[in-house]
Parts: sequence; C-alpha cells; structure tokens
Amino acid sequence: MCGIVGVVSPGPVNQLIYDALLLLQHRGQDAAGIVTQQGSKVYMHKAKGMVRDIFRTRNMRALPGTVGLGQVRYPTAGNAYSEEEAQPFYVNAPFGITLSHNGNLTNAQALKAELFSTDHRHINTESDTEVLVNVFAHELEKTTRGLTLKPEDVFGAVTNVHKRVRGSYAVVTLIAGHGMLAFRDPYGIRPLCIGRSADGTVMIASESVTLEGTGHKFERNVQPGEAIFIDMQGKVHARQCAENPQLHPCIFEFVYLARPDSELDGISVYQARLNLGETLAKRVISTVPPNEIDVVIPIPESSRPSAMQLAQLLGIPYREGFVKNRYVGRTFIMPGQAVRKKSVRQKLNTIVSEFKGRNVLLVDDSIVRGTTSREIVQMARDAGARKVYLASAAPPVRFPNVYGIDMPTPEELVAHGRSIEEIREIIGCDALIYQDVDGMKRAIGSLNPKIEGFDASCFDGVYVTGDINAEDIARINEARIGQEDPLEENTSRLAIPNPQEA
Ligand SMILES: O=P(O)(O)OC[C@H]1O[C@H](OP(=O)(O)OP(=O)(O)O)[C@H](O)[C@@H]1O
Ligand SMILES: NC(=O)CC[C@H](N)C(=O)O
Ligand SMILES: [Mg+2]
Repeated sequence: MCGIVGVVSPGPVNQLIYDALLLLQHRGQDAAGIVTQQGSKVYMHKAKGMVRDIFRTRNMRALPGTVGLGQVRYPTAGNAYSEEEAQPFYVNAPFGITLSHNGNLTNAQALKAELFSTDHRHINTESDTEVLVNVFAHELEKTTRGLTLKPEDVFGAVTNVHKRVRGSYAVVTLIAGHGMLAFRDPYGIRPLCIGRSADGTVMIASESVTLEGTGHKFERNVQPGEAIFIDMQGKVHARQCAENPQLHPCIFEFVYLARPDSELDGISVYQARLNLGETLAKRVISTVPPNEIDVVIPIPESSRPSAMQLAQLLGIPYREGFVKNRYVGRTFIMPGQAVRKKSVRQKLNTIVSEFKGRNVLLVDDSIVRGTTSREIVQMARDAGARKVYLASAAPPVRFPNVYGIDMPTPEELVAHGRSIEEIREIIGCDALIYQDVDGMKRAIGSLNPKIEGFDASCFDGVYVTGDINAEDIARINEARIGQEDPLEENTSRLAIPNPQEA
C-alpha cells in the first residue's frame, strides 16, 4: 500500500505534489519520489526515506512544470534498501513514460521473462512496478502510430495491460508532452480517486484526504478497470477498459492502512472503524463480563475509533494509557522485524496510573505478527495492571497477502495455523477476543451496499483475482525473502518464537 498522486494544473505542481505526499506518508515510509514535466523534458527526484528528508529546496527547484506525479513507497516486491526501486519509474519509449504504482503484481516474474523473450525489454530491478511500466510502454507502442497520441490509443493500451497483468494495481502515469493517465485494476483492490480545485487543477490520488488537504474537491472514485486520461489542456477523458470489472476493495485499507479522515469507495474509514468497535463489543461481552473490566485503553494510533465505540457500548471508561511518540513512524510498515520490535518500545510509553491495580481491556485494530501486542501486554503488566485483556477489531490474520501488503510468509503471522488459545499464550494476555470475518465484512460492507465484495484474503484465504495458488504464494514469498537486507541480523521472516523463548 504505497501512496500515489498525479496532477495536471495551470500552474507549477512541485509544491502541490510535495504537500500531497505528506498527506500520503502513512501509506509508505521507505522511499518517495516526484516527477514533473515541462515542455517535453521530464524532471525527477527520488530517494530512500521520508518525504521531508528527501526533498530539499534545491531538489524542489529542479522540479519545474505543470504536470507531475508523486509516490511514497512501502515495498511489497524487491526490497526497501534499493534506491533504484523507489518510484516513479521511467522508460524512454514511446514518448517518455513515468509511472507510479500502488499494489502488487502476482505474475511479475512470468511477465519479466515474457518482456525479455518476446518484447525484448530488459528489467533491471526486482520491482514489479518496473515490469508494469514496461508492459504499459510496450502496449502503448503497439496502439500508437507516429508521433500523435489519441485518448483511444491510451485506452487501447490499458485494455491490453488488463489482459496481461494480474494482481492489484492503482496507477498514475505521465506520457511526456501528452498528458496524465490513471487506471485501476479490474477488482479495484487498491483505492484511487479524482478531484478538482477552483483553478482547474485536476488531482488523482490514493485517498480523498489528499485531495481535501490540498484544496481539491473530491469528485469521484476511479472505477475498477477504468482509465482516466487528462490531456495537456486539462480535458478529462474516461473509459472502462476491463471486460468484467467488479469492485472488491481491500478490506485492510479500512482496518488499518488508510487515514480515518478518508472516504474510500463511498465508505468513511472512520465510520468503518466505529462499526468494527460496535461488533467487537458484542464479542467481548460473550468472553469477559463487562463488570470485570475497569477501563478500555486503545493502542495508538489506528485503533482509537474502534476502542472508543466499544467502550461506549460497554459503558466502561475509555482512557489513554499509552502515549505515542509522534516522531516514530508506523511500525507495521517498517522493513524488518528487529526494527519493528525496537520501534514499539520507542513509539509507545505507558501512563502508569491508568494501569495500576486495574483490569484493562486493550484494543488494537489488528494483530498481524503480534509484535505490537506482545510488547504492549508486557508494558501494561509492568505498569501494574492486574488483568490484561486484548481485543482486536479485525479477525485473526491467518493468510499471506499478495495484493500490496507486506505479509507474504504465513509463518510470520502469529495467527497462522494456531488456535485463539495458542495465540493468547504467545501474546501473554489473560483473554484474547477477535472480531469474526463475517462480522467485519458486515460492519464495513453495510456502509456501501454497492460494494460487491471485499478482498479479505489475509483473513479468509480467498483471493479475489481467483488465480492464486500455494505455488504462487511460495514464489512471491521466495522473491521477498531473497530481498532481505543482508546487514540486518534479525530478518523480518522469522517464525514466531515460543512464549518460553520470547
Ligand atoms: O501485530 P503487528 O505485526 O505488530 O501489527 C499490528 C500493529 O501494527 C499497526 O500499528 P502501527 O504502529 O503500524 O501504526 P498505527 O500507529 O497507525 O497504529 C497496527 O495498528 C497494529 O497496532
Ligand atoms: N505497497 C505497494 O503498493 C508497493 C508497490 C510496488 N509493488 C513496490 O514494491 O514498490
Ligand atoms: Mg497500531
């Protein structure tokens, strides 16, 4: 789940894209990049790190032009350590194309071989995005004649991309001298929306908060399979390019990935989290009598709306017991288990008086590797809690994700192949309460009946593209394992240790 943005404007776009990337930073902390175009020349700056550290004044000055793209990266293919895999990606033919991608291609390796043997294109990194830009460039080459480019040519190329590419992809791309194109995979797994400002600037971005926060009015979501081409005059052309589009957005966006002040595919992320808290409250009652809970404490940041709603329904005080150091990023999207584990302690600290002598119910939005929960439960005990109960607003994460969330290895998921009691033992809490899969789907799906279904694969093992088997998962997993930072002593692919060893 990277964050992407594309802009066509009457004025300079460098600062606008920078501001948009700050509003997408929660979607990717490892690398960022901006590309702009002035005349027929393309300007790019990309590097590892957070947006604020990458773009200095001299870099911003070197990004002139009124059209551009930006990306914040959270790697799901290749690795976090290679600067070349930062986005956007550039290919020089045809026209000069730059592309930014949120998602993950599940047939990237097959496409890479095909690109070499059939299309005679060399792919130089392990990034699936480099594969994607080359497939698109090859298809655009085929649909265009000479130096003119018509919207039909662009739509023809996207139609062919949909035929060749599998997996999830929300994309913004710049075709030098011609305009900006955005498209979304036929299942709409990753989010993408379009908005406009009073001066006629058109912005396409991963989340609605990016549009609103930069002075653009949200117009609509890009439909699954749809392509939107904005020419250099700012005229918007749109076309459905997939044969059988179906809206199945990733449910984990609502659980954790997106900002609560965004609306994705007609659903307020905040309301989704409140609803999750409501259904979770009912499950808590059936496990722990509410009179045995003195206080409900959220695990900052993402669980707050669910915890608040749960506490209200149970009639139990909601208190802040952990203070978050705002200068430490999101731990789940950090690369490598060692850094994630260290960061939980750096990021959260207890207010001892909220725990001392109390039975506390901690609420988190999700438990994935269990890194956060194990540390947090221990911290609550160290602060003097009598009983520590833990509730998760999402069901157990039991299956790998192949669509743009970095959880490719089943063994690293604390809930994989384990009973709730076994997980409870590993986490070390006195009771563990999980949301159930249907409850989660109902809580969120009820907010937009038009949604045909969700990609909830990490919870239910059902892959919406229908073409993922154990072999694919092993291959995607292998590709990620091989990309670990050799300098990191404790890799992210460690199996969960026994409680005795922990
Ligand atoms: O079981 P784990 O592998 O630890 O992953 C789950 C945790 O990671 C996320 O928090 P994160 O710190 O990334 O971000 P947040 O501040 O938005 O909650 C999520 O909200 C859970 O707290
Ligand atoms: N999380 C994402 O969307 C990642 C995009 C792309 N697969 C990359 O690794 O750069
Ligand atoms: Mg969290």
